[in-house]
Amino acid sequence: MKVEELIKNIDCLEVVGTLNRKASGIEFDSRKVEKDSVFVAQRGVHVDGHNFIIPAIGKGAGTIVCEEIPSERVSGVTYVKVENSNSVLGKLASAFYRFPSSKMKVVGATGTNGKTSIATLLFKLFRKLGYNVGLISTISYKINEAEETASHTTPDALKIQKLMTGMVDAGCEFCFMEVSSHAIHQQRISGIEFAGGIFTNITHDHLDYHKTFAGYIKAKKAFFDGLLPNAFAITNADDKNGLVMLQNTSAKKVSYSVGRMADFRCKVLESHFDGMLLNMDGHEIWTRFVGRFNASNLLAVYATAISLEQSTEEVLTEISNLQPVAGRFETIRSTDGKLAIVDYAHTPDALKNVLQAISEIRSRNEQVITVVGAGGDRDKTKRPEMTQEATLASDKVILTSDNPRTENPSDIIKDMEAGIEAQYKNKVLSIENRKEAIKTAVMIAQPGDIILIAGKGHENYQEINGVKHHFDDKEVVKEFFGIED
Ligand SMILES: CC(=O)N[C@H]1[C@@H](OP(=O)(O)OP(=O)(O)OC[C@H]2O[C@@H](n3ccc(=O)[nH]c3=O)[C@H](O)[C@@H]2O)O[C@H](CO)[C@@H](O)[C@@H]1O[C@H](C)C(=O)N[C@@H](C)C(=O)N[C@H](CCC(=O)O)C(=O)O
Ligand SMILES: Nc1ncnc2c1ncn2[C@@H]1O[C@H](COP(=O)(O)OP(=O)(O)OP(=O)(O)O)[C@@H](O)[C@H]1O
Ligand SMILES: N[C@H](CCC[C@H](N)C(=O)O)C(=O)O
Ligand SMILES: [Mg+2]
Repeated sequence: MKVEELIKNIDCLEVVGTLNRKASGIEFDSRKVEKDSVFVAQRGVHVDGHNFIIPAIGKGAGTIVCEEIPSERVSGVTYVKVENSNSVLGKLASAFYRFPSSKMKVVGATGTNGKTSIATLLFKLFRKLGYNVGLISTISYKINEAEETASHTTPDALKIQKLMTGMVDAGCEFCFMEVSSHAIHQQRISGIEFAGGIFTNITHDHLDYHKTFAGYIKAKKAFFDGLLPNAFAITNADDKNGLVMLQNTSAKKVSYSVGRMADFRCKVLESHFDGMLLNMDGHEIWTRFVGRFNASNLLAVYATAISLEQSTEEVLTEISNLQPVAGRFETIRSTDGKLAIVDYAHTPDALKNVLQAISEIRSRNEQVITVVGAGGDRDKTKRPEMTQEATLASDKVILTSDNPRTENPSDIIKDMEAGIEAQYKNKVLSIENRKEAIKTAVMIAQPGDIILIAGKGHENYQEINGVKHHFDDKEVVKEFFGIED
């Protein structure tokens, strides 16, 4: 492709050099540049990509897209000045791959919790309905059954466009993706034509990055502000900020609620550890999911499928056949009747919801033992709040490590201990080693008791000091339950 053709898709402030030259590919990392690449210099969180223009040229970049053209230029190189490199990267990548998102229906899910659940369930549902489908999620990137472990919940713009090209080539008519707040803020989703967006909820997380809750809301809302009039915007009317999210969107507004007035409604009729009976939009269905929050997720899935013009009857039948998502309220029972629940709850609100779901189902004489930690190098202010939620709704809490990353694990636990209220002191233990913590929970538990192992869900590693070691909550609990895989 010629640079001239690519550049037509963006607003340029200034061009120095010829546009009549080859663009062999787009790169934003100088280390990956090849001959005739277009290098897009981005201002990052840690370093400024403009510092890598010379190394990029050294590796063969013929065209430099940047927010500031360097005063010392290399002859024979084309410089294109743009206002915002982040936004331009996605548009160039989309044009380079010939606009894959316009060749299928792409639906993005955003919110603090529930994105993976909803995107994965939509993927599974549409596969069952007979379509070729793509998925971009925290767990994996999928094109039908081909699967790649995910590096990010929402990867960089270049990777997204490459994935979408693969989806189009495989005949996908739909792509369901998670849209993280980081991705919206860094414009990783620029260049994607969305058919629809879904908002789940917004509660405390990621304040290390967004600084304030208002900043976090603003980032999420920008996704809906950017939807086109022919798209749909589905929001959770049960969330305080659900309607705010859609205030300025030009997309068709759709709301859903568990129990209240909304375009799509559902009611929980019965709850058990192996599933719920729901009234979904006037129809009774049995599902294998647990908890009001999952009723909300399933309703969002239903509302999306109907907005994508699928048949109500088929959708309801397939929803009732759907299996839980990996690491989301996964239950394991020991032969002597202890119940372990492995769940990805890593925010105060997620813990609150999962524990509430447990308390609605358990009988009075069963104890709830919660094993929980918090990730290192991430929002520290959520740590004591997570402890508060855990102690409020559990009979015993074992504070432990999640992914300490580069932080000292005992410092993270200290931050969590700050959330122990005086009356709950006796129910809390701190055991830094996660395996030991799970072992202790299994030892303390009596037949019938419930052990919630929260925070890591599907993750099969524990990152300590920047190194990922194999660790799988499900595997560990099975080992202590004496269950062979
Ligand atoms: C904080 C954050 O989001 N950082 C992301 C960001 O990196 P950065 O801004 O630090 O990049 P940088 O190192 O400053 O580099 C700036 C620029 O210089 C370029 N560079 C750099 C070095 C070099 O030698 N040559 C070169 O060209 C880089 O390619 C980049 O374009 O851009 C990178 C490329 O897209 C991302 O990989 C990186 O994600 C990091 C690894 C990360 O951990 N992100 C997490 C927080 C994240 O995004 N999480 C959300 C999930 C949240 C949720 O689930 O709710 C996600 O979507 O996964
Ligand atoms: N709708 C919901 N409301 C509140 N909590 C939820 C909801 N759905 C799931 N959860 C809780 O949040 C956890 C994470 O769910 P999920 O992985 O679907 O969220 P996510 O938004 O993809 O998270 P991440 O930001 O890490 O990608 C679940 O294990 C459960 O504890
Ligand atoms: N997407 C979430 C993942 C958190 C998972 C938890 N296990 C941790 O490591 O903190 C985040 O980036 O905050
Ligand atoms: Mg996710």
